[in-house]
Amino acid sequence: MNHLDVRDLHVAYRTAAGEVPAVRGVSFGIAPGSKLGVAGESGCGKSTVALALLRLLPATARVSGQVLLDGEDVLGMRWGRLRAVRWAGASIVFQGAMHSLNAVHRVGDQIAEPVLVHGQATPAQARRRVGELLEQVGLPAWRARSYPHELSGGQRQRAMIAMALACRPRLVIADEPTTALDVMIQAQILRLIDDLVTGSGISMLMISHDLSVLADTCDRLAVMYAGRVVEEGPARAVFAGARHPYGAALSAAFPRVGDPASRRAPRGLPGDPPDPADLPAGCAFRPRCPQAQDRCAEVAPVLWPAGPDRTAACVRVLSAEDARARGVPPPGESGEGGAAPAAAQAAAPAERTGGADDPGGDRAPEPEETR
Ligand SMILES: Nc1ncnc2c1ncn2[C@@H]1O[C@H](COP(=O)(O)OP(=O)(O)OP(=O)(O)O)[C@@H](O)[C@H]1O
Repeated sequence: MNHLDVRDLHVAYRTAAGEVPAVRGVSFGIAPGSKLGVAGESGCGKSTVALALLRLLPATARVSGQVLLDGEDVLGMRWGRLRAVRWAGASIVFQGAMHSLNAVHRVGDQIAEPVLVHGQATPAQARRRVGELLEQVGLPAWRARSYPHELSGGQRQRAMIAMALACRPRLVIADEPTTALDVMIQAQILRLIDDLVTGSGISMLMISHDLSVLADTCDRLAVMYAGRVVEEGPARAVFAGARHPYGAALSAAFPRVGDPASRRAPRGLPGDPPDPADLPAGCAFRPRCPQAQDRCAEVAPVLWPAGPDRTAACVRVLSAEDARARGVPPPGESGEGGAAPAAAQAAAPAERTGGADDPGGDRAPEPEETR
């Protein structure tokens, strides 16, 4: 059984201007001890998914679907049970630790708090546990007596990670855990997370706009666009050869983690994501897609098989026969032309072995290549 199963999650925010459908039918699973990365540009709904998992959304959010943590539905839980699940069942590391840590309390007291609230230790045991946790995240135990402003950005993020691990959760959610940090510190924090989680049995959901960071850290990747998962599969394979044109554009925009020069100036993605309250008909990526076909205006794609253990929500992954079987117009039957034949996509080698070091090969053509 998966540690986490998210099924058909929908979240809409009520605003003065109407409802904003931020998450539109997201499903994914995380196996025990494995790491799923969720990537996508700002506004695609990543944080909304993270917050929904522990019911931390504002009261203006309308949520439906299922969030099963070890088979138990978080969305239907009573408050008492939910309080027990937060921190101990699943915990979150947010970006910008300065805003998550309380400025007027010592770091050690803040790390100890969830342990004490959950009755996992006496105050003396909690103090010892805080010292161990700080050392685990690479900080000296005496830092427990420091206030957040006495720590650097990287140290504060380490303290947040210690806090997230304090109650020995089964799932850690990390929402852009390194975004506010400089490149060198980012790499250290990612390595730390990797070391702490790998082999510990803890499952992880890591969110980032940066596909290359996730490809380096996670086992699997889900790419989100306009409130939906548009591609899912093994992390390195998705990064090296995305099946969805958005996944391909995103991996081209964020070069490899090990290439600091290129990462200081990532190539932007052309165009802007759509307004969630005013989505185009058919595929939401169509207006920006270099490989859009006429049928993309007619069909709202869902996640279709796109190779072994992979799915993508793009009509191009369907062979003509598959398309017909699923009620999707095959290429050429909507009067369009010039696009890559779907059959060619279906015949592409399904799995890459070169990983992130080998970005060529069967990668779907990037926007620059197709213009
Ligand atoms: N409280 C809110 N009220 C109304 N709309 C909201 C609220 N929070 C988020 N949204 C909208 O929901 C959509 C998804 O936002 P969300 O923050 O989940 O995206 P994201 O991918 O995490 O972006 P970022 O990387 O910038 O955090 C956006 O259009 C955003 O403007």
